[in-house]
Amino acid sequence: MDGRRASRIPGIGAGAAGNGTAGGTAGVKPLENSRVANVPAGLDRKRKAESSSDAAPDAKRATFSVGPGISRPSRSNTTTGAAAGRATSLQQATSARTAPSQLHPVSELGPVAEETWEDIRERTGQSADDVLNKKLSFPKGTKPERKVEAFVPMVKELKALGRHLSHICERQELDIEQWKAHSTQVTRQAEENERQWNIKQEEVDKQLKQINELLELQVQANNALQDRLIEKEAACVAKEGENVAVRLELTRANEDLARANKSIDELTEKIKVMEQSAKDDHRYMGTLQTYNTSLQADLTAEKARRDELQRTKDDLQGHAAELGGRVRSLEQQLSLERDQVTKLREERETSARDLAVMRADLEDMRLQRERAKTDATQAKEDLERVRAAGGKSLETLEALSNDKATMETQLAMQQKLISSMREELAAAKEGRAMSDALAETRGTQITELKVQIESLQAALADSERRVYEGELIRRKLHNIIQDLKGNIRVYCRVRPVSTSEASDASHDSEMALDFPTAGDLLGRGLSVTVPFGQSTQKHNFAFDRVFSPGTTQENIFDELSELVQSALDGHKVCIFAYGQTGSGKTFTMLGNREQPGVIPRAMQQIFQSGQKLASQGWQFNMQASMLEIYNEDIRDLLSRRKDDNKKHQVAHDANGVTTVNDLTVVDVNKPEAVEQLLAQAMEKRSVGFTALNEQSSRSHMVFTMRIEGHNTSTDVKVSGVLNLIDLAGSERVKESGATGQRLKEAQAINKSLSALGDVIMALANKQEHVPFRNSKLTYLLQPCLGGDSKTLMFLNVAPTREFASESLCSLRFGSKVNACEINVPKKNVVVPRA
Ligand SMILES: Nc1ncnc2c1ncn2[C@@H]1O[C@H](COP(=O)(O)OP(=O)(O)OP(=O)(O)O)[C@@H](O)[C@H]1O
Repeated sequence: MDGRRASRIPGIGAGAAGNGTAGGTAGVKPLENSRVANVPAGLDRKRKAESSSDAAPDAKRATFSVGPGISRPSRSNTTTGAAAGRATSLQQATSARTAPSQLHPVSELGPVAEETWEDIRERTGQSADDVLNKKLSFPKGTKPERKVEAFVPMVKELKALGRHLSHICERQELDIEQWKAHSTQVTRQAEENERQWNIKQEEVDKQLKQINELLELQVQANNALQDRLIEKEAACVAKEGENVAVRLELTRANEDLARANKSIDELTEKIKVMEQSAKDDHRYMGTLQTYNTSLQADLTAEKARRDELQRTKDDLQGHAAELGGRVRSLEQQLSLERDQVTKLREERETSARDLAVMRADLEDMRLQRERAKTDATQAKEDLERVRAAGGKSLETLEALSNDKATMETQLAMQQKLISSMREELAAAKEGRAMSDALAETRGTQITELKVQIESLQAALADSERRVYEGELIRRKLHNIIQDLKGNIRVYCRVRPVSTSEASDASHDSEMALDFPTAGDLLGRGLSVTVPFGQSTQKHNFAFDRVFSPGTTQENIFDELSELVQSALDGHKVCIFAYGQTGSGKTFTMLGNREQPGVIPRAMQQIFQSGQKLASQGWQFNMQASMLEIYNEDIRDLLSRRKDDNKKHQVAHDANGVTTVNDLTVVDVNKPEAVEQLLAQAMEKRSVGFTALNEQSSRSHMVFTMRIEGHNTSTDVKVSGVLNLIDLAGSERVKESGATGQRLKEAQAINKSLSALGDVIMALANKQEHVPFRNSKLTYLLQPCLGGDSKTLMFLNVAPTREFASESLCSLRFGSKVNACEINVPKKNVVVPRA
């Protein structure tokens, strides 16, 4: 720091360092002469002499400024008092030692120019020491004048040396003075410089402090900036990440947008089409409204057509049966022909094999004949040779003749055999040609028959397809009419007479129900005959469908599969079974393992359709719950807890969505899972023996399946509900002979069913107040009866006279229900906004 500070002050460092560099001009001169200047002070004589000889060049320099020997006197005149004093004392000392010189008057030397020390030294070659130490010795008796004379040059030399030394002293003193003055000046200057330097130092210190403070602040600011920079960098990295994510998002969004745009275009197209179709529908609705009657007529015509088609179907089925018979007989014939062809083929193959054998035999014979011929020729030649030789014996000749004869006989036999074989071969060939021709004819016949069968099968399939299409059209029209009417659909199902009814004499197993066999009411009407006093009375009814006792579970489900399907399309669907105890409600809704009912079949259909719709981008989420209303209490049938005494309450929201609190809801994804749930629920359901049914349901059971569908490609969402309800049977307490718990159950059942009746009456009569809250059952069914759901009631009826009056009640109730108008069913679909 000092060094730094020193270096900043001009001239100071240079002087202190004694380098004699620029800025130190004032200090250079005295330093150059310092050795000379210091020498005279305090030195003894000997030293003085040494220094004078050493200082000779310096002395020369000193005299250079003065001028050799000329100005000496004047210089002595200007000598300061001190110098003069010292010169005087030297002179005195010299004169004391050289007292004899005083014998010569000064005047003797005065006017003569005195020789300088340099001249003497040059002339004599003596050094100052030589001069100072010179001793004169005189022989005894030397005259004083001689001695004085001898002393004179010595005195001159000493004087010259004294002057020289005085000059040097003077000069050095002068230099010292100058040096001192200069030193003072330099000191002053240095002090001034130091003062200024101190001031500057202070200023610099101040500035330095400020700078330090500023620096400190700057460092802090820098640190803060550094921190912020790190933060910013981190933020930048994060932003970069976000940017990438956002870019990705953007790309995805762009893709989505493109897709959405495409979908929008498609939707716009669809909307246009839908608008057009809505317009058409509107027109169609108008037309439908206007031509409702004509539709009815159409329906009648359709029914007639259906009947016609049914007849055609029957005919076709008959024809098909006939054709089947023909086909079977043709097939039998065909198989016979085939057998024959096979036999012929076998025969042909056998004869071919025989032919080959015969050919081989023939070849053998030919070879034998050739050999025989060769032998005969040989024999002939031998004979000729013998004859030629003339000397052969007659015996040999004879033997040879015999051989020839034998051979000729053999040849003849073989030729005979060959010709017979040839005949056989020709016959076999003929037979093969005939069998080939026959096989060809049969093949042509078979092909013709096949073509006939195929055309007959195609005709049959076409007829079946037409019958099926006609059926579909009929169902669709029926559904449209139902939706337009907004009525609760009623399907009446009559169960068969049970074996116990038929066999047990205590039962009146006579049929009390009739079904029309033709006309408008075919499949829709039925009549019940009830005792009326001494006679009977017949009551006719018509419903949306009437199923006679022979109708299978499959037929039943076929009729309502479209309704089930609409739950997948986003509708609320409610199907419930109503009827007297033992009339077949549980059988219809649940069925058994061999004959599954509506609930298992509906589940099967929903899952199958869900799977089919998956290929169009649909994903379904299904949840099931099951409850029973027993003695006006709701019980959770899927709860795993044995003693589940929770109080469950029904609630409906503004959208008509019904919820029951604390109810177990299970995600289901396959029909087997539902089957398991049903089995579990059935174990829990309140069932008991009654006089009218061994396994009588003592509660109303409600199976609910919520279906949430999402089309991932169009983002359309649907939300459907399927309620499948098996009501407890209405019964006449008196007749059922119920007591105790059974009586209590029966009363609760009848009370809730009568509340259902009241609600139906109020709806049918379009009353302002509908008493839904009068029972748990009616409150639970409120959205199905008074809302916008598609509702179907199975009216289960027992067939025999024994239950005729009960059946009449049920049928009357069914008619009332059929007359009830509910809101037009609404689809719960959420279509993404354009
Ligand atoms: N269509 C049918 N075909 C054959 N059997 C039937 C049919 N309908 C009902 N059954 C039989 O009749 C009996 C009574 O039927 P089910 O238990 O279904 O009557 P329910 O109306 O449910 O009676 P409850 O109200 O007492 O529960 C059962 O044994 C059942 O198998």
